[in-house]
Amino acid sequence: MNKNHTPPEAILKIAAEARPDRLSDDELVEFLKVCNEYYRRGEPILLDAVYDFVFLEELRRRHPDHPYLETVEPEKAFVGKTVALPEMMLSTEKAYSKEGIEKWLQRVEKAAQELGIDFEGLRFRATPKLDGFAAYDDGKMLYTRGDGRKGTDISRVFERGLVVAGDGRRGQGAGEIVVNQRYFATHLADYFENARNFQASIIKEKDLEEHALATIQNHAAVFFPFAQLPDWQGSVKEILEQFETIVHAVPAKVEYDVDGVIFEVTDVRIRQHMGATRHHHRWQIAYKNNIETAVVKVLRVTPQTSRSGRVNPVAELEPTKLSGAMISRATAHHYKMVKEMGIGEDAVIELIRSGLVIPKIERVIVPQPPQIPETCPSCGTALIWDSDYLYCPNPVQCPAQIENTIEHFFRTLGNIDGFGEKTIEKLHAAGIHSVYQIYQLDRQYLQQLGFGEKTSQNLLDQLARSRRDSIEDWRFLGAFGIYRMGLGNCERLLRHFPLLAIFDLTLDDIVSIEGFAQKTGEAVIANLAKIKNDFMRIHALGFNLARTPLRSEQAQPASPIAGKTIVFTGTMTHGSREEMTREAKRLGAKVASAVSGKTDFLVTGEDVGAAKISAAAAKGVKVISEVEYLAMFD
Ligand SMILES: NC(=O)c1ccc[n+]([C@@H]2O[C@H](COP(=O)([O-])OP(=O)(O)OC[C@H]3O[C@@H](n4cnc5c(N)ncnc54)[C@H](O)[C@@H]3O)[C@@H](O)[C@H]2O)c1
Ligand SMILES: [Zn+2]
Repeated sequence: MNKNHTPPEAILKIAAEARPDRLSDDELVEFLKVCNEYYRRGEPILLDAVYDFVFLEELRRRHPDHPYLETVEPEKAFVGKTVALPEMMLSTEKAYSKEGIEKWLQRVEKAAQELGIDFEGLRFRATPKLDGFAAYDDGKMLYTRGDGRKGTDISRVFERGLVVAGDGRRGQGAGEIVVNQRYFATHLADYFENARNFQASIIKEKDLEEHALATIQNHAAVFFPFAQLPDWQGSVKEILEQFETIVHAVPAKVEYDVDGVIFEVTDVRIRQHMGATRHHHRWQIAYKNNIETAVVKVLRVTPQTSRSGRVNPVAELEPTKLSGAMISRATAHHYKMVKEMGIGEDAVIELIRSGLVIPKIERVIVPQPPQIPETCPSCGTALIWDSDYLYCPNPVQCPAQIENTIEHFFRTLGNIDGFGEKTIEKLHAAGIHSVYQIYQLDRQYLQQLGFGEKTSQNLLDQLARSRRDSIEDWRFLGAFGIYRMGLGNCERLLRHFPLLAIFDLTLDDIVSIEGFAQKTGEAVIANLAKIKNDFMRIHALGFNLARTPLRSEQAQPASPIAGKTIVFTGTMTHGSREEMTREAKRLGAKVASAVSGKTDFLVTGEDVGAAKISAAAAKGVKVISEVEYLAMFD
């Protein structure tokens, strides 16, 4: 079986950044499609809540009528005759909170009012939301859900002996093919990566796998019609009062994988009145949990020195399944946490996966004595504490810090892949300890270091290409891994100042930009100074940098102060000084605390001395009153 399903780097990167606003429409839809494909294989890249409420929501916000939002996301296709479904099999609307369910109940209430039906007296049904393979049984044939209107005939699974759960009758409409959880864990986990792989294999046209056949014959895999599901029933009042109990108790009613609870109105008149969108029935909603947790045992905690010298505790765990993925490592926030919470060998912890793939340790259930390293695992230097963190104070010689810095550079450039961990380790062992030195390498030297002829040429080609291919200047800056200068901040900074000018900025210049506070500003200045020489040498190698357009150059008719530098002085009446500063920054201006030659406007409130005004005027600064300033926006 193909075990190598890792999604492409670019996809993982989009997932990790969780910034759908940075994607074009096409990129966004493509990303959603890829996520759906992995999800259907049983190897989700994202949590469902992130898929639904971060990425899908962005598409909904941009294009409420986008066709992707109106399609039932496809399952893997199977061979078979295409047939029209006797009734539509749609997706479901989702809610991730009680409030979401309350809003839906309000819509039901409105429908009840319109029909003159007593809302309080309505009955609701809550069933486990089976996480299997959706199908429809009309009594003669079994169909896949397909696009919700047409499906594929997969009646063969009944011929193979699949039974109908509950009363065993055929022809009960929609349901799911599911496999007993415990049976899967004990009999199938060695042969199938996940339940979805298994479901696919029993539906497959040819070559039925022997373990799959045995599962069908042991009735451990079944077709479960929704009509036969055990349920909870009650009124709106009971839903609201017993909400927590219902959403915990209902999934536990079955021994199959469940990914939520389905709430629906039972009254047929209301169902007909509410109807459906192209995507879901309005009389039904799925409640899903957006946090997934697991309780696991720690095998050991390993210290790892990062590029900044911070030594991070990485917990290696008994492999555990968490929202579809096998997890074998997790990060503790810092060593103080390891020490205080007792994250040692054999400790039992609670893991929370609340977004992306790598989970964090949130709670220790059974603590064990922790091991706190005294020396750097990479260079052996005695470690020092700085607030909650342990640091290796040896940036110049510590292999881990040097290698991780180099790796970060190439990983961030993102246009070359020959300089991974192994290559860099080898280069560093041979005395190469900076990105600059790497660009000085030649073929002969590489071969002396033990790289083969072909590998050497490939590495050199890649280095040449990294300079030739166009790359955004903010990404290039971000590659230096400057503390407090992630890609977002790099881009923001370069929207206001050209790349080479950033080394001469004052604190005032930096905090005048939206998103930079005093503390960040100080760190940025100190750290830019530290890397300046290294940066200039590498920059001089000649990269093909695409310049970030400056705010001041962009046509922004909506804001008369975009790109301008403003100083406020005196007491303002329109709002507090902070409020006006924030507002001006939002409108694209820089706000400085004192007048300089770069200032465009000095905005004067009440009680401003004449000397201050004439000094500004002498520098060529336009002095305007608060009223005149506000008039610019009319
Ligand atoms: N994590 C990811 O990357 C990712 C990617 C794609 C989709 N998804 C998830 O899948 C969702 C869309 O997929 P979908 O439309 O197949 O599934 P869904 O979650 O909308 O579920 C709809 C289906 O639930 C089934 N169902 C199960 N139990 C039921 C019950 N008791 N009563 C009624 N119906 C029941 C029905 O077959 C119905 O077709 C997304 O909203 C998202 O949450 C996640
Ligand atoms: Zn070290």
